[in-house]
Amino acid sequence: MRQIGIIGLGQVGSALAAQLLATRQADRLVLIDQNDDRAVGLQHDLLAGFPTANLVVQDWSAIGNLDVLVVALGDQELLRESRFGELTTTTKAIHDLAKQVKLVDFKGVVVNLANPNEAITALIQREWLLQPQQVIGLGTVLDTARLRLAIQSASKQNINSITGYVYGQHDGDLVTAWSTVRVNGQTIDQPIYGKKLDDHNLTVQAKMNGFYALKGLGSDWNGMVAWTCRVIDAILTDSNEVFSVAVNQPQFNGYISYPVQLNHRGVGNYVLLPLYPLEEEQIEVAANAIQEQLATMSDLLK
Ligand SMILES: NC(=O)c1ccc[n+]([C@@H]2O[C@H](COP(=O)([O-])OP(=O)(O)OC[C@H]3O[C@@H](n4cnc5c(N)ncnc54)[C@H](O)[C@@H]3O)[C@@H](O)[C@H]2O)c1
Repeated sequence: MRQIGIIGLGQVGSALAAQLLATRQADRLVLIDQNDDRAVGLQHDLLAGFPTANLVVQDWSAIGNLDVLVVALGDQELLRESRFGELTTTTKAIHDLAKQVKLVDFKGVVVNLANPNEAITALIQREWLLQPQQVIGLGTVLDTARLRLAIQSASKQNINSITGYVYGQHDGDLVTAWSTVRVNGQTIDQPIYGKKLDDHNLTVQAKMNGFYALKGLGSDWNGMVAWTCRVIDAILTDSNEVFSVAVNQPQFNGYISYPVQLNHRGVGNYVLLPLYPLEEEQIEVAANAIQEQLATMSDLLK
């Protein structure tokens, strides 16, 4: 039985719950929010649409059996005020939830969506006393998708022929690793069917793809939910598909967005692509920024 839990049933968590039921990815959903009315409200809303859904609501003891636990708590009002506006409240929430998690022997995989993504993912692993392999964040998955979209738009090639990853820090020090980008197997410093792509323009376009979603909708939850479902699918099916997620990467002394294979245990093999020296340096800068956020979080908990 595929069992998925979601903590935080706001815009992201509730949309994810509905999507998991619509795509029949979950046999049982465990739904938890700090707000009882919200959890019960979502339960009734989902059951009206999916009458046979197996839902468990506000029951922490049920998380011990989960295959995947998604952390989607936060406060989108604070996020709108500033990029890392949720840092203080989410840090305290993760710390406080540790006692619930420690009561159960959680063997599944945590997929963290809360921001600041890499630092909160690191905090979850540390505070909930879980193995690094079983704690990942969505990291730069969406940023990578936006980059590929920009390349598709400029090159007019099929999106499936475009590979490559954004590393670093979601919503912060993004590192577009051009050394990893291929279009039909070809590096982009070569013309693609006679057309030379401009990497600077592509970086700007990839950012604009995110900007328009935030400007028009105030959040980019649809894209996020779709990619979260793909990440969950890779875990449940043990597929070893590669995603640029927030993972503990010892080479950079902690959590950073980096491409890895995902399987039923969480993180599989790291995809150690040869990067340009400048890209390595940029990832180092991002890793330091994440470490600083984590240090700020640790100070808040003293
Ligand atoms: N990575 C991305 O691309 C991306 C995109 C959008 C949102 N997000 C993040 O996802 C998270 C959720 O966003 P949202 O738009 O759904 O926010 P939201 O404000 O709509 O909902 C947050 C929910 O979390 C609940 N919550 C807060 N603290 C809790 C706790 N301690 N225990 C249980 N529930 C708790 C709240 O009651 C609320 O229902 C935020 O951290 C946001 O930054 C990430």
